[in-house]
Amino acid sequence: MADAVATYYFRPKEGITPEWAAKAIAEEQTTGTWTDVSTREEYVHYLDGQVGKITPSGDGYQVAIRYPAEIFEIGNIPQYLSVFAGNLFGLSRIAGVRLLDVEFPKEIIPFKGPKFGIEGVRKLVGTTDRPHVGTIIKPKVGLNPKDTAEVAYEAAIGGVDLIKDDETLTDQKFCPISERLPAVMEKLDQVKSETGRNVLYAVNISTAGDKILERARQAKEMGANMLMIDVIVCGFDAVRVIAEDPSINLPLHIHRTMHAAITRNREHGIAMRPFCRLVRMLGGDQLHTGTVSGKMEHDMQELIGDNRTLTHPWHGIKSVFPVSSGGIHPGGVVEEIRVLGSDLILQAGGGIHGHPDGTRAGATAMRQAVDAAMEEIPLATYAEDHNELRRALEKWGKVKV
Ligand SMILES: O=C(COP(=O)(O)O)[C@H](O)[C@H](O)COP(=O)(O)O
Ligand SMILES: [Mg+2]
Repeated sequence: MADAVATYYFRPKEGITPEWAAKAIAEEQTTGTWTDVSTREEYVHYLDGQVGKITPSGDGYQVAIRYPAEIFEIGNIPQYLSVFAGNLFGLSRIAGVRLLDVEFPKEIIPFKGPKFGIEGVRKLVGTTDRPHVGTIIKPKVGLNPKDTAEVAYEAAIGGVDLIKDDETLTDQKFCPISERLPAVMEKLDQVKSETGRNVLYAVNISTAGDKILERARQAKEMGANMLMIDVIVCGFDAVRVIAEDPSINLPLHIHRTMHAAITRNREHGIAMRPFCRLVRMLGGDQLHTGTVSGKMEHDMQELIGDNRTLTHPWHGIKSVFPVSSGGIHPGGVVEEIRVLGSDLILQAGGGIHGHPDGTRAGATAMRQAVDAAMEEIPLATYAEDHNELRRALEKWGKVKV
């Protein structure tokens, strides 16, 4: 069996050599501990972690640690995470350590991956190569089901391909799924009959571990055409549970609320890359990875690599649609596509519902910005005879989000 290889950045505390630190990580995560133990029998050593070449990187070092495939319980994602990303973060003689990437050998990926992937989602929506435009209903919480559905209608008629709940909206009393979902789907059916366009609605089924599958099944019965999961707070395995259930068979939109507590610090934590790989193997069809122009901080090179991790061939597993979200508006669309390419979902909440002429115009302006980018026409030129785009640029053209 092939080994798994995890790459870390680390910075030892003063007086600690990089060799000591790397060995401490490899031992803590495999067969060792802080001191010699008489119980570490000879036959156990085939599970030892192997420390690769240590190279200087920024204020610290980078190292690849090889974990023997036999150390993993195949298919047990919590256990995988405890190996790659467990106790090591707390070792007091290491000032900072960040898991950058993991090479997963095919042998430890017993999962089927996305059912739809980019191709499958494009087929549902009826597109070939342009980026999709999505919206998050705003305000995040508070609207009743009827108004939520009305906003969804306006956005869909205006041109979005995808509507989604926000991460904190689940099944609260003010907007229960049992009322919200049928109301939104009815409006999307209306849009279909009026325009022929199929618009997806990612209803947020995030909930407790013992309830999420039931919630997904109920959503399917109520007519859902996409489901949304907050992957970090629900746990990675929640994606697998829903993706593998034969009765569901719906594309999965994966939000990553809370990720920045783990991913943002360049010296400590876990980069987005391993999360991209996990979501892809576990069956997410679209995943938030960050923006070029938006409101959340990102390292551009990491973001470009993360999106490639979702879209490039990998172990024969379908691709995942990367989602740019957070502070997106029509003025940033060209830059997003220039840097990240067109296999992309551009998702705007404030950047659609905050349009001076309302949600419908906001959605149209986003689509016009995408069209301008695809036709390689400068936004300002395109805006001259596209009123919705012009109005959006007047409001946000010079805004730094
Ligand atoms: O609510 C929003 C966006 O709202 P708005 O468009 O109004 O900023 C999303 O939760 C963030 O985009 C998170 O996305 P990411 O995980 O990609 O940072
Ligand atoms: Mg949100």
